[in-house]
Amino acid sequence: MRLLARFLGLFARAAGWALGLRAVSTVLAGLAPVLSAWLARELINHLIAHRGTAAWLSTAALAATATLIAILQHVNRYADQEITRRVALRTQAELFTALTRLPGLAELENPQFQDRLRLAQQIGQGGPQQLIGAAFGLAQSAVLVGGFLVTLIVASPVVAPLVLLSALPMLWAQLKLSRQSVDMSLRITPNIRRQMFYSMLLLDTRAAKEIRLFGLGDFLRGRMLTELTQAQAGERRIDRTALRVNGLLSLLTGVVSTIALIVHVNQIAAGRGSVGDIAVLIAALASVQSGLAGIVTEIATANEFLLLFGHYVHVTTVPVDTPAGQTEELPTLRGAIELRDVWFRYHPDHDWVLRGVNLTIPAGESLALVGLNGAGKSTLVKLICRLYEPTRGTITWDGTDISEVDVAQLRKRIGVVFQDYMSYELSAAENIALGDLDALTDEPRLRAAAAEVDLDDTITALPRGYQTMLSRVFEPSDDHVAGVVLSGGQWQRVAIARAVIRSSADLLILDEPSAGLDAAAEHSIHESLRRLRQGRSSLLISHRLNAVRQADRIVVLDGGVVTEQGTHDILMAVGGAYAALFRTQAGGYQLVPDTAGAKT
Ligand SMILES: Nc1ncnc2c1ncn2[C@@H]1O[C@H](COP(=O)(O)OP(=O)(O)OP(=O)(O)O)[C@@H](O)[C@H]1O
Repeated sequence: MRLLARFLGLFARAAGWALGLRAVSTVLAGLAPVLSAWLARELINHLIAHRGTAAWLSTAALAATATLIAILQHVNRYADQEITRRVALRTQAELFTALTRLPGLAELENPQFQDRLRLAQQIGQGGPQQLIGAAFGLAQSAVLVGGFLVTLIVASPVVAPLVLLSALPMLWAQLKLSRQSVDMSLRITPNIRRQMFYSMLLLDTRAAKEIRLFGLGDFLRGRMLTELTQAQAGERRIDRTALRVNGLLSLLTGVVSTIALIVHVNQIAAGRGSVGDIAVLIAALASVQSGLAGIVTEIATANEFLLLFGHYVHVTTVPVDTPAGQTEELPTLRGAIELRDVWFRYHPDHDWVLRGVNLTIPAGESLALVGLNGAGKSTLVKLICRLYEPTRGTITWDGTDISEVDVAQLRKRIGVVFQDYMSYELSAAENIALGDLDALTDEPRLRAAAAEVDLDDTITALPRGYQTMLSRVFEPSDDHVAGVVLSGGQWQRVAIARAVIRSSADLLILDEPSAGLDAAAEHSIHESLRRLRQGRSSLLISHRLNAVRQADRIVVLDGGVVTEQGTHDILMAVGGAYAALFRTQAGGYQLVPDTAGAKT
């Protein structure tokens, strides 16, 4: 009942006057057939009694009622569409508010949460239409049944209760079917999500190259259709059960109707009741039975929808995966960021990634983090940004545990280029300004950020400069100038400009910022980064040790712990893992004599 109240509240807030309109027209639509039946009775009786004027009047009233019924259908359809639109808008707004309120990644990476999310989205998609149909169909059926039930009781006090009782097994069966249907929806959701994944992959322009080159089209299409077939098999099972159950219930209704008709016909044959009464009685019986069947079906549909709404409530009220912390502004970093005995694993079933990391990032120092693939470097960055919480240990910002700091305040202080940075199908200006939305219309700031990474000339030369769309799939709404796709290295610079424009940031984190750059570009980017990092707290992750050597301090992460740290010279003198890595890399660049003795 609490769920129902919450649900009705959502509908009332979202749809307002459209619901009122639908309610009025539903009551009228429910009453109109009752009125028609009585008018038909009057007409037949007037005709038999040869009362001409009265018969004409009844005919006119019947015609007016039929017209009203026709108009009401259109009014109902319009009101339904309006309610659907409004509820869809509201539910999408609530769902995505809840999703953007989730500060961490843990819940988003949870498959069960994703399954529930998909079901919750149905509330805003086909759901409202179904439910409005069910709710108003229920009201209409109730009015219809109410109107004819009196007639039926007057006509046959024995048959009326029989007809009513026959609705009970229907109700039980339909409620059971609706629960089975929702359970099945949850079971096939992983198939549907995978089917959506394959279909989106086949549409994705970034995936298109590999799909074509490796000839993956048929393979992925086959997988997509397999998932769809499996999902449909689940739906088919439920539909077949429904077919069997509903068939049996119709048989029961038929038996009750036959008994009722025999009783009525016998009564009329025995001279009890007029000929006009036969029409009313047959109409009453048919209407009460179909009305009751309607009520039962609508209750079951509403029940199914409410069960789905449970998933919606779960998603919109899921507790945040990162504690809220205090909301006061986080002061500029003056001392250091410190990691103390930080342990982390992504899931209790997984192995530890970090096994007691101790690390200090002093304010104003440029720090470089190196380690083999999978050592946990990016994971450490994600913990500093509070995208995950350490399983054990603490991270402090000038002595304050960051888990006690408001996430948004903490992130204001960080500019970051993730290893898997985003390329947004938006304009060049927007792509940079996403780092600080205040700069969205501030072209000088955008240009300054782009200039820091030698990108200003490139963007200025684009067909519409900073307003050029960085996408071939979308184009700006105001003109039809084709968008542009940047090269990998240019996109990387855009990502760095996005981090750089964040003027509130004290800490600049760069996770493999030059991986996609050519040698000249890498050199120039690292020159820019060196400028940018001077006097600024920064954390650079890179496998290019030549870029790392200028850092104030180099930290080596291995086996989930910090194994070495110091300047390049100190680490080279120590001759540990860093020195070995550096020599291996440097060896690859040595000039070696070729067989003819010439230098190559
Ligand atoms: N979201 C995640 N869920 C589960 N495991 C993850 C996730 N992200 C990373 N891992 C695992 O954590 C370990 C460390 O990954 P991480 O990306 O931090 O390494 P890295 O040092 O940055 O590696 P690379 O140099 O290759 O970028 C890896 O074994 C990886 O499989």
